[in-house]
Amino acid sequence: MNPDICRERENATFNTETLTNMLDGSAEKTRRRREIESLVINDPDFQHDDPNFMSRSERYDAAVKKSSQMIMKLRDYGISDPEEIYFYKRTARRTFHEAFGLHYTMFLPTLYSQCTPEQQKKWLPLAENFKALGTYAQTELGHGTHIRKLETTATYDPSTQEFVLNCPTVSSIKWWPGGLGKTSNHAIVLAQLYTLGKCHGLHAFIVPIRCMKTHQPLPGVTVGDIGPKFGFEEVDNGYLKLENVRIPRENMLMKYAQVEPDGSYLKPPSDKLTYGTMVFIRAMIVGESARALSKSCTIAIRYSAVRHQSELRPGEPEPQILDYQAQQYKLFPLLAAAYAFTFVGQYMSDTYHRITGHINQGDFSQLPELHALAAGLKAFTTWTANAGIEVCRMACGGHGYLCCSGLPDIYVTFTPTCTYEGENTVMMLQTARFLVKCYRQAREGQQLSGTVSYLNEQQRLQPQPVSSRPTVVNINDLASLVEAYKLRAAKLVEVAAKSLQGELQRSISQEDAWNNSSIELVRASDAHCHYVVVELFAAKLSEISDTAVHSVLNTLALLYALHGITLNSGDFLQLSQITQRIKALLVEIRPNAVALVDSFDYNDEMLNSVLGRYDGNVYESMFEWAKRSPLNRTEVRSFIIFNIIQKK
Ligand SMILES: CC/C=C\C/C=C\C/C=C\C/C=C\CCCCC(=O)SCCNC(=O)CCNC(=O)[C@H](O)C(C)(C)COP(=O)(O)OP(=O)(O)OC[C@H]1O[C@@H](n2cnc3c(N)ncnc32)[C@H](O)[C@@H]1OP(=O)(O)O
Ligand SMILES: Cc1cc2nc3c(=O)[nH]c(=O)nc-3n(C[C@H](O)[C@H](O)[C@H](O)COP(=O)(O)OP(=O)(O)OC[C@H]3O[C@@H](n4cnc5c(N)ncnc54)[C@H](O)[C@@H]3O)c2cc1C
Repeated sequence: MNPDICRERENATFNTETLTNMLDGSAEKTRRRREIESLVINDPDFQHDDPNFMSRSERYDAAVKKSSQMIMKLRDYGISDPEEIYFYKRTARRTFHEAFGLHYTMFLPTLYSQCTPEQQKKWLPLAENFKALGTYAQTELGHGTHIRKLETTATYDPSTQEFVLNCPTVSSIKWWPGGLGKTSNHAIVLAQLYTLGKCHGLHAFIVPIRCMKTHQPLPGVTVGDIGPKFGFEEVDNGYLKLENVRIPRENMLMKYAQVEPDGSYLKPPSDKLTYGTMVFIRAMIVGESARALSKSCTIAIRYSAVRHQSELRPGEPEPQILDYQAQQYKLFPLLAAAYAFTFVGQYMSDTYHRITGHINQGDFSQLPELHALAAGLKAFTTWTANAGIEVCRMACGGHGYLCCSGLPDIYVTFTPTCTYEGENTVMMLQTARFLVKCYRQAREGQQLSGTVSYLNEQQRLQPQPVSSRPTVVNINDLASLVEAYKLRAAKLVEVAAKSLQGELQRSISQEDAWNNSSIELVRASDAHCHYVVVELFAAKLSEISDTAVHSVLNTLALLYALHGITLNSGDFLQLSQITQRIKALLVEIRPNAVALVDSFDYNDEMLNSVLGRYDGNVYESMFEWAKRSPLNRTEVRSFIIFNIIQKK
């Protein structure tokens, strides 16, 4: 064990196991999670070479083999709890996505949430036994964001009681769905529904695309892989062109909307219920932001504890780079954000399941807030985590740029979360739409609830415009900082609403007024989400009984809130002593930095990083890894070329 990393662990002021148990929910949950992870770690079937040493085709084949092995092994172990399946898979996946990813994350959830009981009876056994292997095909070459303008059509033929699916133009070709290119034999296809000559908008259809026996594309189906990407190399994101493909009427997902045999259309209680799967994934992505950022912090902070470089004081030995204030200022606010997002991810998942429970009982009243919250937190946390992963990579110097550091793979796998499942700017504008509506309701005296109730509060406190009120902050008191974030959010929502109002008074259209206020609208949503994150971090602290853990997390929460103020100082009164206080917090966190990342409890296999190894033996591992590179399988390559050059 590297002596530096040993010393770091000896200097910690809290018990990492206590914090790990808190993050898992209990000591028993930690034990069970580790037990499941060890099933993968000790399984020779999952000991394979680094995918970075493979070609794209080899990576895809290996991913399909791994997905298949996981299915069989989970069955053999009798593991069926979704959370335990997730622990097993994320250990086996390491940093990468799996070939059957879309089947689990979108195809199955859509069947669960949008099929009638009769449809579930038919499709769930097929899908749960992987006979029907599916994806979620919504995006087209011409449209990803603006789904009301998707062009694929599903036209009902009452004479045969079938839908005829068509991609009428090149821009209507389905493009991007994960697992579509080579893996899936079915797809949930989002298409404009036409019946009895009338268009009823976007609806979901189960479309067979490959023969379940031969896996050959079915008649009228053109399907394939869209080619190499920035990352996701083991996933066959694909294209799908449908030409007069007929499916039975019963293949339209009819839990909410129906087409009768004669073609008559029965509309849903809300036309946004078709969008439900997207809300689910957005809510889940918040937790993914926490995991990607916490893994990156684990790697960068452990490496910074064993890396010695330069000279702090002349004549002294080279210090650990973690002792540089600049290195701490890079990494510790990100460590604080990783903990904040871990708590927000738990809150988002709980809130999603609570509200969808009400929706399943027919109460749709909280759907607007769920959509706004999932959209905003997905954008806020992925933007922060995306940038943070890059800071962690660069904080590791040249070795961070090596694939064996794990950081490039974490980055290229995570970065599309800022785009897919709702492009982040578009999502922030969706949240802003909800905030402006709530602001107007508060102005009219309506009582708000949930995460926007502060808009009432600000109205009651002082009738004068919120934006004119000074922000007074006690920088050592988290509650005071939460109030500052609340006031900032209220201010920026008011600024956005007033910008809209001002635009409208110039008698331009609502749409142009909206577009001309987009900057204020996005900033209002960002401030709202930032307040929600700070508030939830503070609320979590009140649940922690262990004083040592409470103290170290309180320090992190203070750092997160104060650092956020310096990043947005224009919105707060710039408090000169904040920087000094931040420096003091960095010093306070320093002895606990490694223990704090240890508490995330990532085993080396899942971390997949020679820089972030638990034992800190970095250099030896880097050299062993490099020697396994395919280019080193022969001592001399391109000898012929050298020969030609030497002969000249
Ligand atoms: C088991 C899983 C476990 C773990 C998984 C964990 C993490 C996942 C990790 C990886 C996932 C793997 C792969 C994912 C791959 C990505 C897959 C995809 O990308 S699928 C395609 C995603 N596409 C989109 O997200 C499209 C984005 N665009 C839209 O959603 C819409 O076009 C829009 C921007 C919201 C606009 O819609 P529309 O034009 O209809 O609406 P308006 O803006 O006019 O507003 C009207 C009205 O509707 C309300 N509203 C809009 N959307 C929703 C919604 N989804 N739910 C509820 N309400 C909605 C909006 O608020 C307005 O309300 P109003 O103000 O009028 O009251
Ligand atoms: C790795 C990956 C996996 C994917 N998997 C799937 C999948 O499985 N299934 C699927 O259906 N799709 C999938 N997608 C597609 C994804 O959902 C879309 O790319 C995403 O919704 C963004 O849409 P777009 O590509 O059309 O971007 P665009 O909307 O064209 O975005 C381009 C720019 O336009 C801006 N813009 C667009 N609209 C507005 C607006 N109203 N106001 C202000 N600015 C605006 C955006 O902010 C952005 O800056 C995947 C994409 C990726 C990268």
